[in-house]
Amino acid sequence: MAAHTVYKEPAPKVDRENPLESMMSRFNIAAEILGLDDETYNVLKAADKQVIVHIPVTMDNGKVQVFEGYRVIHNTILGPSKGGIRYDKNVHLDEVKALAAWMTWKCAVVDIPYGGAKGGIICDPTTMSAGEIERMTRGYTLALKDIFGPDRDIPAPDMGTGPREMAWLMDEFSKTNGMTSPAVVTGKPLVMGGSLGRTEATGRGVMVSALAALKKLNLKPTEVSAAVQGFGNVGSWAAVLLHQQGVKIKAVSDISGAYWNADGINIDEAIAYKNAHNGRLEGFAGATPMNPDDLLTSDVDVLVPAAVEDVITEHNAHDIKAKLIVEGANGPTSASADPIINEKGIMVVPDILANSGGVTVSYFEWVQNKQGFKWTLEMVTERADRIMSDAFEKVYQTSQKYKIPMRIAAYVVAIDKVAQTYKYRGGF
Ligand SMILES: NC(=O)C1=CN([C@@H]2O[C@H](COP(=O)(O)OP(=O)(O)OC[C@H]3O[C@@H](n4cnc5c(N)ncnc54)[C@H](OP(=O)(O)O)[C@@H]3O)[C@@H](O)[C@H]2O)C=CC1
Ligand SMILES: O=C(O)CCC(=O)C(=O)O
Repeated sequence: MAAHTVYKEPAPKVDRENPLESMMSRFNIAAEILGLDDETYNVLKAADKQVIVHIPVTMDNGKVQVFEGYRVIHNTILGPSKGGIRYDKNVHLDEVKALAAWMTWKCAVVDIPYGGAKGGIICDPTTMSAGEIERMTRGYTLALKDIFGPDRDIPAPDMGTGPREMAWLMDEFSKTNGMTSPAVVTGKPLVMGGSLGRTEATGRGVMVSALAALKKLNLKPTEVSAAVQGFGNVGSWAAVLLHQQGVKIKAVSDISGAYWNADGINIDEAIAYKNAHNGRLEGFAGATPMNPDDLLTSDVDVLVPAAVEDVITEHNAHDIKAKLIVEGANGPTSASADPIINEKGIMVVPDILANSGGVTVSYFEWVQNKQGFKWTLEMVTERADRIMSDAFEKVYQTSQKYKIPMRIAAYVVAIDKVAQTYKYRGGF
């Protein structure tokens, strides 16, 4: 590639629906149920701000490559915007816009004082050195120094990023502003102001909401089986914690493939294997390789999609056998699959509820940074579990009240809170 061209690797042809359209179709249904007024509808359907940046990075071969990055602020009526940063070659603006809106709804569902944002850079971190990723992260931070801020917009990890990138972001922002600002970002390493419990928080929230849903379905964790798609931060922690509750995990997958064991996979062994093999499950002997597409329709009671968007579609929804879907990923189900899933009577704990444990503990991290005081792990987990259980019950009761699926009920809860706040604040 010639120097000074913008790195925009052509996305592989995948059967993906547009996540922004999927988000909007659910938003429209909930807005209608609520009788949302036109003014608030029009404000909420569009993102407040979208920033596109081009980041020149000197690569290890001495050539300069320019990466395209985004930060979308969907809404800030409830507080500073919050949301992760994704490094992936499939990142695109509509995806980031959908993810930013989902952050607004998610923070409202768990009732934490944040608006929604999301960021991303089109890149393939698996082919980049640590130095290249560091220079790209610092360049992205500098380009967005007027957007980020502890009371303005607070990033966090998402796919392809973790504590290491958050540390570089915090350092660059702090140096640029001449003061150490731990509260500008969450998901940091523990030694520099990260919170106990953040690493496992999203997977833990998935487990807590799965248990709450199983109770509604009169099923015991020790009597059910599950399949987990994605074995990164969210999927692996969800698998570990569900396994600890007695759920038999029959299938797991990552980008290398899917793996099945009808007697239950020893999840601790799978994690040890992944850690010893470059973060991949490929070659794991504790299960048999299966077609990755078949994982979603495998013979299990609980399905946990915890990888990417739009994996459950109108093409495979008919074949799903699970009674319960708990969405660890953002947007794993495209809107076209909703009617099929509802018709089949499958209970869905939607993304904006099921994976909100992550942002909840990010909020705790931010509070601790502002307090200059560290909470114990017990304080973090007890408070996060309570928030997740309360949010689940509120969404469940809303679904009963309006006789609507849990997904739409979650949007109703979120949009209602945001709309009511607009009513009190006024100003447009
Ligand atoms: N991290 C967090 O706190 C939160 C994350 N989320 C959402 O959860 C999802 C996963 O995020 P996170 O766990 O952080 O990301 P990670 O990057 O840690 O992990 C992603 C996992 O998905 C796997 N994967 C990617 N594509 C596929 C595929 N097509 N089929 C099967 N597996 C696949 C990856 O495999 P490999 O490693 O082999 O590439 C990896 O195991 C995303 O939708 C994210 O937005 C939501 C809330 C909070
Ligand atoms: O932890 C956070 O602040 C945001 C996590 C995130 O990006 C998400 O919930 O999708």
